Amino acid sequence: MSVVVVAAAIVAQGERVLAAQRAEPPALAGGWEFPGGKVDPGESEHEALVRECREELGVEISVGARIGGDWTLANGYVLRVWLATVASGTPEAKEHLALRWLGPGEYYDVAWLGADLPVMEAVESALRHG
Ligand SMILES: Nc1nc2c([nH]c(=O)n2[C@H]2C[C@H](O)[C@@H](COP(=O)(O)OP(=O)(O)OP(=O)(O)O)O2)c(=O)[nH]1
Repeated sequence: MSVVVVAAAIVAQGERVLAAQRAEPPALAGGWEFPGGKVDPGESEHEALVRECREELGVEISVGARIGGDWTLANGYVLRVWLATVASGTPEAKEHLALRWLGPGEYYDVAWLGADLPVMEAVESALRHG
C-alpha cells in the first residue's frame, strides 16, 4: 500500500490560503506546500491532519471538504488534501522556513512543490464555486 500524506488547505477570511515553505529535505527545501505529513500507523487520516497542523503550526483546525482524489507524488506517495479553517491559535512556522497567507490573485506567487500546483488550482476552483 502507498504511503499516504495528508495536507490541509487552510482558508481564512478573504479566501486567503495558507502556504508553508519546506525546510527539508534539501531537494524540497524552499518549496511551498500545504501543511501536513504522513499518516502514522493506527491513526486515521483526519487524526493525522489535525496532529500535523498542531505540530507544525501550533493551531487546532476544523477539517472541511476533500479537495480532489489521490494526488500521486513523484516518490510514489499519495497526497490527500482537505480544506480546513483555524479553530484556535495563530499559525506559526514551527517546522517550516516561513508561512504566507495568499489572497486571491496571490495563489501562484510562491514556488509550490510540483505536485501542489494542481492542488492549488483545485482549491481555487473550490473556493470560487463554493
Ligand atoms: N505535507 C506535505 N507534503 C507534501 C506536499 N506536497 C508534496 O509533494 N509533499 C511531499 C513532501 C514529502 O516527500 C512528503 C511529506 O512528508 P513529510 O516530511 O511532510 O512528512 P512527515 O511530516 O510525516 O515527516 P517525517 O516524520 O517523515 O519526517 O510529501 C504537501 O502539500 N504537503
